[in-house]
Amino acid sequence: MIEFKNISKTFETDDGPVRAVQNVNLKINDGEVFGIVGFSGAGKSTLVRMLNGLETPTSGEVIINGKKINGLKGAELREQRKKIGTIFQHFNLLWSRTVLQNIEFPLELAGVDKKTREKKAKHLAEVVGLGERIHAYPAQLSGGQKQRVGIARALANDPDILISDEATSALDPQTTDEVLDLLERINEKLNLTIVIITHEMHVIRKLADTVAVMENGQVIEEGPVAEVFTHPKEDLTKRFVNAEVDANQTKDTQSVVKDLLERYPNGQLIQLRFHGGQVETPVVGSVIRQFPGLELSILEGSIHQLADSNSTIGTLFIQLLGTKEDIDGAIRLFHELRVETKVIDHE
Ligand SMILES: Nc1ncnc2c1ncn2[C@@H]1O[C@H](COP(=O)(O)OP(=O)(O)OP(=O)(O)O)[C@@H](O)[C@H]1O
Repeated sequence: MIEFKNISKTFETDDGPVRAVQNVNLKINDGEVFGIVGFSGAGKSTLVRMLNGLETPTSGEVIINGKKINGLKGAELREQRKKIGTIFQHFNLLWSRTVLQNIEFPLELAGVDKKTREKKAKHLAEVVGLGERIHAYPAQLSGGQKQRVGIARALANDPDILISDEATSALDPQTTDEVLDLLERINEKLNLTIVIITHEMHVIRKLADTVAVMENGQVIEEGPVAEVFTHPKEDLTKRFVNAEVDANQTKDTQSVVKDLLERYPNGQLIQLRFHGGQVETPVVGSVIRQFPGLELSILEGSIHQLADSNSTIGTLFIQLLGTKEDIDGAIRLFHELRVETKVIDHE
């Protein structure tokens, strides 16, 4: 288990102190995929760099399997680092070395003999699906293949923990999904603990069991992914969840919306979003009953099923025609019923 106990990190800079991480308490269980999401500058990398000793906390303790690791030095620190593999956004490969030689590199540093490290690197190349490309150079590989090399290299020392620092941010959506699938397989097969830093909720949804949302150096929300997706508490979390759902919305919806905005210039178009059990609540019926003078048309609806759970997020586009008073009243009622309501204005 990884434990961050009241961890803070302040950088002293010419412009004054930067409180990059503030009083963070987190527990990450063995074999878990733990996602840390937040915008740039939230403190994600600084927090995770304290895991492999690349940063030392200003205060607090980092404990891995019961052992305090901040403060470790020399051979002990090197030994600890071997138990943690990291993959990076820009792959950090050695360009003058082949795929095989890149994967072998950490083993070389660890003093493993040539025959053993070659055998292991070949096996890892197979694991990540690059068995056919072991003699290629990084420049000859696609982004997804380069990241596969990065993953194989990170696994070379048989780590207990794999850190993924924005590892899919430079990849296109399909390649991202392929790399995430690979990480999922590795997590299952090797029972590795994976800590993923990302600004994309899609990555969290696809892979993580638990998520922590960071803002201004603090963890502002934390919990099982299905729970956080269906009942986001903080505004920032809602923004991340909504951005992810919006990204999944089809172009069709956009054209239906555009079409309706054109056809009903006087009506009010509204997007409703239902989280979890709300999907089954007769919210629309309540509004119709309370405002019988309103004409309510359902234009488009979708239900988004979250991976590994029965949780759902529903989106409904409706058109309200009626008096301004009734429309405002209906919007208030949606709010009261705790349905997220977005009024789509005519441009
Ligand atoms: N070595 C450093 N010296 C001074 N300030 C730093 C240092 N490293 C990080 N910071 C500052 O700490 C804050 C948190 O940075 P951090 O890189 O941890 O955020 P992040 O959430 O990982 O963002 P990004 O994804 O952009 O890296 C930022 O304000 C950053 O400028």
